[in-house]
Order: sequence, then C-alpha cells, then structure tokens
Amino acid sequence: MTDVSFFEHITQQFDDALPFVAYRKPNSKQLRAFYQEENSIHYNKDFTESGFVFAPFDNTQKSIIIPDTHSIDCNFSTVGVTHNLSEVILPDEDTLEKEKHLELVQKGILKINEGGLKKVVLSRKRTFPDTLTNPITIFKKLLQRYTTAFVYIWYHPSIGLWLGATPETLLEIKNRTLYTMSLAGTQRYTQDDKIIWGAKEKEEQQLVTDTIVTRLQPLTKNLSVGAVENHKAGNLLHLKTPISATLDETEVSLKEVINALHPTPAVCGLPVEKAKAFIIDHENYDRSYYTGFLGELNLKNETHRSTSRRNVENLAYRSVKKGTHLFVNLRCMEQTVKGMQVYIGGGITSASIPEAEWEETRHKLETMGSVLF
Ligand SMILES: C=C(O[C@@H]1C=C(C(=O)O)C=C[C@H]1O)C(=O)O
Repeated sequence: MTDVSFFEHITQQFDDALPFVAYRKPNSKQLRAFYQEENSIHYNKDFTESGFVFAPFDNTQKSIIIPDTHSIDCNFSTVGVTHNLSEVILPDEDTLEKEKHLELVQKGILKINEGGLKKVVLSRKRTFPDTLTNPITIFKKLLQRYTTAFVYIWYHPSIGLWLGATPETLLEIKNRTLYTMSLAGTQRYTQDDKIIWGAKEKEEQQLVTDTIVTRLQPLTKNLSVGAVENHKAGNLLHLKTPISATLDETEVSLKEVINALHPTPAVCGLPVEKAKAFIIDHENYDRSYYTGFLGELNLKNETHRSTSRRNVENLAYRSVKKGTHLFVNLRCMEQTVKGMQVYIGGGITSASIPEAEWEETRHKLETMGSVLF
C-alpha cells in the first residue's frame, strides 16, 4: 500500500469514529495500522490475545486490545511531507501551574526524607487549547521529527485519542530472548557540550536498573546487563542500560513478565506500591494511559517456522512463538474537548531540586509541544 492510501485509510477510520492504531517502531520506515470495522471495546484478559495492547498506568485497570484481524502497512518516507519543523516557542505557562508542581515535588522530597520511599516519579499535564486540530497531521509531524522513537496514534471512539513518541521499551520478546531497558535521568541535549551526568541522575538510573534485574532474575535465565549509554530523545538525553535474558514462555507466562516489569521505577518509583500510593494521593489527576504501556502483543505474523531439521526442539518451540514488542507510554498527549493535553513527569529522589525538576518537565513539554503548532 502507498503511504498516501495508508493515511487516507486511517483518516477515514477516524472520520467514521471507528477504532484504530497506527505506529512506527524506532529507526524503522515501516508504518503499520490495526483497525476495527465495529466500535466494540476488546478488553485484555491475560495477555494471551493477539493484537495491539493499550494499557493504563494503574495495573488494576483493564487494558484494551485492537485485534490483529484487520491490518495495513506501508513504507513511510518524509519525501513530500512539507510540515514546518522549526523550533517552536511555547506559550508561557500559568504561574499557578508552576507553584502547584513545585509544591508536589517538595512533598515528594519530604516523604523520601522521612524514610520508606526512595524514589517517586511525579507528573503533570498541560493543556494547549489552540493547536493544530487534525491529529493525523500531528502524527505525521511526530513521525518526521522523532525517527528513533516509537511513534503512534491510537483512537477508540469510547475512550479517546492518544498520540506519542516514546523513547522507552518496556519489553521485547524475540524467539527466546527478552529485551528491556532501564531509562532514567534527563538533561537537555546541546550539540557542542561534553556530556556530564550528575550524581542524582546516575543514582536514579542505577535504582531502575537494579530493580528490573531483581524482578527479572526469578523469571529468566542468563540475565545480562549492558553498559550505561546516552540515549537521545528529541532535544533530551537520558541514561540507558540495555538488559536481556532468556525466557521460556512455556514455563513463565507473558502476564507474569509484564506484571514484574510494569510499572518500572522509571515511571512510578521505589518501592513501587508506596510510590504508586503517593502518586495517586498527591498528583491530583488521573494519569490514565500516560506511563502505561502499548504495542504489539503476540503478533502471529512475526513467527518464522524454522526449516532446519537439525534441532527438533527448537522447531517445535518456534512454531508456537509469537512476537511481542511493548513500549512505555511517555512523551504522549490526549485529545480532549479543552485541547491537546500533554503529559510530562520526572523522577524525584532526596537529591532533587524542585526548580530543576520543573525545568525538566518544561524541556519534556517542548519535545511534544513543538509538533502542535
Ligand atoms: C516520566 C517521564 O520520563 C521518565 C523519567 C525520566 C527522568 O526522571 O529523568 C526519564 C525518562 C523516563 O523514564 C516522562 O517523560 O514523562
């Protein structure tokens, strides 16, 4: 299919108020969409379903599946896309918003200093009332600007419309190998500076790595932790550690692995239940799908049955294997009647400085806000 027909197809779905998701994986040119011909909500039961899953932050709430029954794909090239991608200066922020966020961060630091809580990720949302009104155009701009991110547009008439360009993989399972990452710590990317990370960022990211390792250890074998590297996401840099392991899905279910990983301390905090309770009590808004996860779940068409006759066991395994590739829903926005709502947050530790945390959310906002005008 040509990219023109692809975009026409998803535009038609949206105009007809029918569910769809369209996405492109990091560093890929392939665009893919799953869509429904009716508007029912398919809830996930136990992560054995096939399709595209959209899960909220609160893991006690249900996730939604767009089944893999109807799909289209195309190669996307930016040739012929004429969107202006110059730097955008966002409208000034309400001073009340700033005060509210500083207060929230101060409360978080206080709670950490009291003991019992090591890290908590605190967030806010900003509504842009006067933005581009066509979400498909925003999607195209995200594709054009964030080539190394997982870029998506997700729509269900009974739930809403979400868009995002996330740098964070929750989990990928290919054959018997599981890949994930610990992503935390943020600084602005400036081309000419030598990259130096502060102790707060290094410690915060190490906490995430250690937790992921502890949670995956009992479920996997051959766990391997790579070296810490810089990860560029738009105008930001993060610290990232790649983690991989061997997973036997005949012994450990996908549901167990997802429950072990989500929510990671990169988006919630540590210890997870205490951090989650603090977030729910103090953030004063519903995160909904922000810091949830989304992506391909048990996609059958990624299965390649081995033709090798040498390893019968491997052959049998491969024949039932399906592909799963999930991302954390960060750098995302939701279309509402009030305008586009962009969600942003950052990890708070005892070493956090409230003003710097506010600035971090401003920088993250610029990443998303730049495609809205
Ligand atoms: C919570 C967000 O990002 C997370 C928090 C980070 C941090 O605290 O430095 C960095 C990357 C993400 O793990 C967000 O972008 O909203």
